[in-house]
Amino acid sequence: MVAWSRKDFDSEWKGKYFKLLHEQETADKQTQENEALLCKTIARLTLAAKGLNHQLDPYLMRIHKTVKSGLKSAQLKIELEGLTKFSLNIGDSGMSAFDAVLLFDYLLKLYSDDKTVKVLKVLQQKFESGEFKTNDELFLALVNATEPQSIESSSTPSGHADKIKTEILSQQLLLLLEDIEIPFEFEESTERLKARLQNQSSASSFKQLLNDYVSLLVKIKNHIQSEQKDIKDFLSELTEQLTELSLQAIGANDANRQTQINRNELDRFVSIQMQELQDSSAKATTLEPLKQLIGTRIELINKEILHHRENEERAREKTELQLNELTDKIKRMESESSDLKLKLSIALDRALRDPLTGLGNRMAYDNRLDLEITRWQRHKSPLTLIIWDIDHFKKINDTLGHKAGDKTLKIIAKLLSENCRHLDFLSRFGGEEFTMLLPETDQESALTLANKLRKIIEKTRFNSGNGFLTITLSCGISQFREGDTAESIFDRADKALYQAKQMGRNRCMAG
Ligand SMILES: Nc1nc2c(ncn2[C@@H]2O[C@H](COP(=O)(O)OP(=O)(O)OP(=O)(O)O)[C@@H](O)[C@H]2O)c(=O)[nH]1
Repeated sequence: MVAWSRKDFDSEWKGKYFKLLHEQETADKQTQENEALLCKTIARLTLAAKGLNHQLDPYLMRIHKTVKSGLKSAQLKIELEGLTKFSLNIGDSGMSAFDAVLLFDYLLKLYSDDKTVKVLKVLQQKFESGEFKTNDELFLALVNATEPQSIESSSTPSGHADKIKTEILSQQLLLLLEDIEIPFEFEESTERLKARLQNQSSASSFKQLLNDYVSLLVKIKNHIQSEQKDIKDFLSELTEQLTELSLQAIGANDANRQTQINRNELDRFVSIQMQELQDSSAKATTLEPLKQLIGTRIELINKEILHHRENEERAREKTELQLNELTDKIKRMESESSDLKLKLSIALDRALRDPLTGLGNRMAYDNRLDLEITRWQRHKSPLTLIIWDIDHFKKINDTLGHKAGDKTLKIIAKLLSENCRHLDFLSRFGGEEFTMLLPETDQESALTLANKLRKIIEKTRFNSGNGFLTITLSCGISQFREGDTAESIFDRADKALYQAKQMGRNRCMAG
């Protein structure tokens, strides 16, 4: 047994105490380091989030200030509570404050005149202080600030909003219809709907119009889906038939192989019998038993040949049947595939054609351009692009209506295509813009042709219903140069077109 002295006990206790003290100091240091790191991180986060939302910024800056000079828990708690409360309010206000900041930023960029900027800033402050109870109120105020005339022209306050909304919606719906490739079967109903969209006036009839619009879109979608299903079904049937055909062809091959085997067996049987006959004849001394032997052998051979013929006949019949079936199937498939080819070529034609003017569309232009560029690279004969744009076309739509605008587009497309060569490729690039690719034509000749076409259009008398109207075109022209791509030539011609517009329209510029 070891006896402990008082001294031993004291030094043991002291050792434990110092150890604990050291541990405590290390833990405190660690906490301070963690705290500093936490403050730094919060400070950085507040800086990073600054600017996302003007309303949040004051809260973020106060939090930043609180944590910058060390963690003051009580103060931080107050600031965080404020921030949480504000965030919850954002959720309640319909539009997020972040969205509203974007909306105001966008509008301030769009409307740069002093008066509108001033009004928009006042509205922004009102929004930030929560003065707008609903999004509708906010939107109405914004429309009032940016498009005051449209509000003034209506009679009652609620009528204002409805009229603006239906007008804006109608325009959007019309634009949407223009972007959709309408199947042939729906062209007429789409035209009727377009006319209704242009002429609709009251919000109540607009509801019905919207229903009809949606149901037309649904019908078009179902039609496209059912066309796709038809093709899918046909392809899967085709695959099945091809599998069956290949199985039958394997069967016919097997039957051929079996016939060959049977023939070989017969050959072998006959040659064995003949060999045996030869051997027996050589050994034979008397005629009678030899005669009998020959008789039996010949009978055997006959039987075998008969059996073989029967087998062959059966195999032939089977193969013939299979071949007939194969021929029928191939005939059926041929007619189905020519149906499909026709359907595909109609679909391809439709995909490349602009339904309004009947000209090639943008995709057709892209395809033809690729072809012409390849030809131009090979033969080096000149190739020129013209981009046509109808002047002030928006005015025609606005004053005479969309339908008259469409009619104008058709007439201009017809006049342009009738007055250029078959070799030239005219397409409707989009909206009121046409492109013309002129193979074997240099810039100078293209300019002469363009001016001729421009004058034809200028001299044409367009019937507006209330008299006659003069419509003019502007165009940009550019000839392909070494190193040109589809984009670079388009850019050059487009810049020339822009110049033509800047210089007063109704002119052709080469670039
Ligand atoms: N009717 C009708 N209008 C269309 C069609 N495609 C585009 N538009 C309209 O064409 C108009 C083009 O207007 P803008 O691009 O402002 O040009 P613009 O009025 O011709 O004026 P400039 O080109 O500067 O002379 C827009 O109002 C479009 O809505 C269409 O298929 N039919």
